[in-house]
Amino acid sequence: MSDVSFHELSQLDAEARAALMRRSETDLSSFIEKAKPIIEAVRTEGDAALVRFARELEKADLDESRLKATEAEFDAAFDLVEKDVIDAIRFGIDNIRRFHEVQKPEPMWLKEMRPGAYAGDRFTPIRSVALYIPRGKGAFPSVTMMTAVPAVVAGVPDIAIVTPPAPDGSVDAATLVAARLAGVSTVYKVGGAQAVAAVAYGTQTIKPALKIVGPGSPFVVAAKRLLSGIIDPGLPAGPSEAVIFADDTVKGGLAALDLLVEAEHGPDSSAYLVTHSRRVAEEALAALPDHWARMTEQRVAFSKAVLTGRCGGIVLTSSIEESYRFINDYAPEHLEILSTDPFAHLGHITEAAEILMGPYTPVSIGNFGLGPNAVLPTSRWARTYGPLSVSDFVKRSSIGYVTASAYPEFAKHARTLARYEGFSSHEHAVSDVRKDYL
Ligand SMILES: NC(=O)c1ccc[n+]([C@@H]2O[C@H](COP(=O)([O-])OP(=O)(O)OC[C@H]3O[C@@H](n4cnc5c(N)ncnc54)[C@H](O)[C@@H]3O)[C@@H](O)[C@H]2O)c1
Ligand SMILES: N[C@H](CO)Cc1c[nH]c[nH+]1
Ligand SMILES: [Zn+2]
Repeated sequence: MSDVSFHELSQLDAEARAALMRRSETDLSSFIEKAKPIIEAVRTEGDAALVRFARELEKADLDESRLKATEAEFDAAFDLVEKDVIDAIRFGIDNIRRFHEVQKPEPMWLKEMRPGAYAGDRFTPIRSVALYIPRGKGAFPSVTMMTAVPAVVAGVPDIAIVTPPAPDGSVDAATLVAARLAGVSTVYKVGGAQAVAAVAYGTQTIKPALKIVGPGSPFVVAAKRLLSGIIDPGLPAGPSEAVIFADDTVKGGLAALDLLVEAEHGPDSSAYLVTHSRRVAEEALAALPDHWARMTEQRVAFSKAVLTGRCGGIVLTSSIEESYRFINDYAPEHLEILSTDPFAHLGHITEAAEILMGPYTPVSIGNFGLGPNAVLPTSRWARTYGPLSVSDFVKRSSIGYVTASAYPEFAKHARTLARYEGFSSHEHAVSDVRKDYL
């Protein structure tokens, strides 16, 4: 327990403070080097490379004919998955759908900019999207719900899931259930960098997609970065991370309980408790062993690695303002505001992808289907990106319509700027030459 990293912010110099911003994906170079030959093999060999990597990396003995999940596998999944799990998936999908339907933009808007001149936006679904569902350190039907529902709500006609196979060549059964209940029927058994390459280039079995979304390990993040010229890699969603912010109105044991939520994802996760209350910090530290005693061996090992390592622990600040500054600087994927009056703090936090308010909204509730999307930008990308949303599955075209009566004024100003910029055809198109052809 005493090994848990405890950072008293006022005691740290600038370099040590900057080090607290680090995530496991901050340095991707080793993953990039590992992903490069995988991508090249998929590009040149297609399915044969996918089968080989399934064997080498997932210990899964698949042949080309089994890379795509069959209808029979979908049907069997409904018998394999417990009824309460199916109920939880239905409940989550229902909330996530309601949330994302509100987000869906109107197909088109037009505004009269000047009398007789109209401009607006039109939204149309992206034609094909791949959803990456991780399966290294857990099974993720919830990520299936979070990625598939907004894609379906947006109206994407061609949606395919890619997810690593288990050693017996199967797809996680609850992932198949979630896919079907959300409205997705294509699931390919391929994960890691090879999955990103497969949907970027296409293979004999796998159709290429225009975009890939969904979180993944640093191998997946590295492959998305390498292939960003071929496929739209979506928002950067890597290893899970959370900041639990607590003021002095809550028990430290509660903060410790929630600190472990994202810390248990894997040794590559990041998780901090940030508080200006020494009491909360010390209670949290003291409570961790009791919480660990209730967890599985693997999740204890993962969360201990995080909380005793360079990407996790307890941060004791000298004031609530310093806590706000730290959080805004850190820009977490998930932020919990543990306080009896969470709304008092909300206005001070601007850099966080998801903000969960008060003692009854732990990260688990957001992860498993309150409604907002739990696929979120990591590694400080919350400073420029938001959560996955319907907008990620549509593209926007702007629409302009100038009538004859509005034309002369626009043409006059366009001619002037065309001349200034030195574009003669631009100028002619809005000059008297045009009149000859109208
Ligand atoms: N940001 C989010 O919204 C969000 C949501 C859920 C999960 N996550 C995160 O996603 C990540 C999922 O990672 P994961 O590991 O569980 O599953 P994953 O499917 O992303 O990665 C595992 C795959 O990586 C490949 N791989 C593993 N070792 C390799 C090696 N040595 N060389 C080449 N390829 C290798 C294999 O194909 C393996 O199947 C976790 O870090 C989790 O925290 C993030
Ligand atoms: N915490 C993840 C997003 O960072 C989502 C998730 C799914 N299952 C468990 N957690
Ligand atoms: Zn989680």
